[in-house]
Amino acid sequence: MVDNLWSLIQTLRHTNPLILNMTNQVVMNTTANALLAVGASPIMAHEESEIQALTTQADSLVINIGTLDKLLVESMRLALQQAHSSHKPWVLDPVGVGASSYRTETVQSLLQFSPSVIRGNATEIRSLSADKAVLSKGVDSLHRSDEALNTAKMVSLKYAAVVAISGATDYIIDGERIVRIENGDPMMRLVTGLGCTATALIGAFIARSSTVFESTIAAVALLSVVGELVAKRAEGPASLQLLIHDKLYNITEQEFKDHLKIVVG
Ligand SMILES: Nc1ncnc2c1ncn2[C@@H]1O[C@H](COP(=O)(O)OP(=O)(O)O)[C@@H](O)[C@H]1O
Ligand SMILES: Cc1ncsc1CCOP(=O)(O)O
Repeated sequence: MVDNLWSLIQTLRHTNPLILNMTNQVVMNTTANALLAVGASPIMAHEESEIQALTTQADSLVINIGTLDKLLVESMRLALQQAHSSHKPWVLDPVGVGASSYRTETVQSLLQFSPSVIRGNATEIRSLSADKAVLSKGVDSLHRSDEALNTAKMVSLKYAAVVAISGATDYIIDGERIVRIENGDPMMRLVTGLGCTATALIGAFIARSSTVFESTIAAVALLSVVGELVAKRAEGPASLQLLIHDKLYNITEQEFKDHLKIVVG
């Protein structure tokens, strides 16, 4: 498993897939830089009149509702109709779902286009369950990641999607299969958009890979190992952000394999 994950990281570095990001205004710059650092080619766009041309060119799509509005949602629908009919992989980040009924209704409508992967923090994943109201606090998590496991499994089976729950422990779920990653650093919570970065990296890893589950594990593992490695040297959240970008770019096989704490099953 660990060898395979490193090989996916290496492949991404050399294949330069084009990732179309329809994402929020907070993280556009940082996620574009993270994608470049791992070898992908990002484009951030949302205008309806160009979205079909860009979807045609892209190897995968990242759909993130962090700062949604009606025009953006219309463009997302157009792109996803096309991605769905041409079997293009795409990842959904339901940022802040549950915090407003508009977010919840939008996410439910986007889920109909069959995401390959859904990634969120525990509160966001719990909020995907239609049959229970979940206490929310904006874009932050109020729950431990293990508290979202039941919903994640249900959502994974219902939409035939891989689900990633982020937090102190990261989980990646594919129906009955489950992987746990115990890396990262608590300071990562103080950098806005690192969850969105995880989602964008998933978009890059699934772009040209036939194994969505392993690709999602590779993306989550890479970011959490990188965060853990550089947190020791960070003076605070701002330098942590910069150090993460550098380490995404130059992490070695030895560093990755020596630090990854992964449990399968
Ligand atoms: N308390 C923590 N301890 C260790 N790593 C963490 C912690 N919280 C978050 N992380 C790391 O930060 C990444 C982003 O997670 P998270 O902060 O939950 O996303 P979001 O921004 O969507 O809320 C995780 O995948 C994990 O690697
Ligand atoms: C603060 C904020 N507000 C709307 S989107 C956003 C960024 C959220 O990023 P993440 O979900 O990765 O913390």
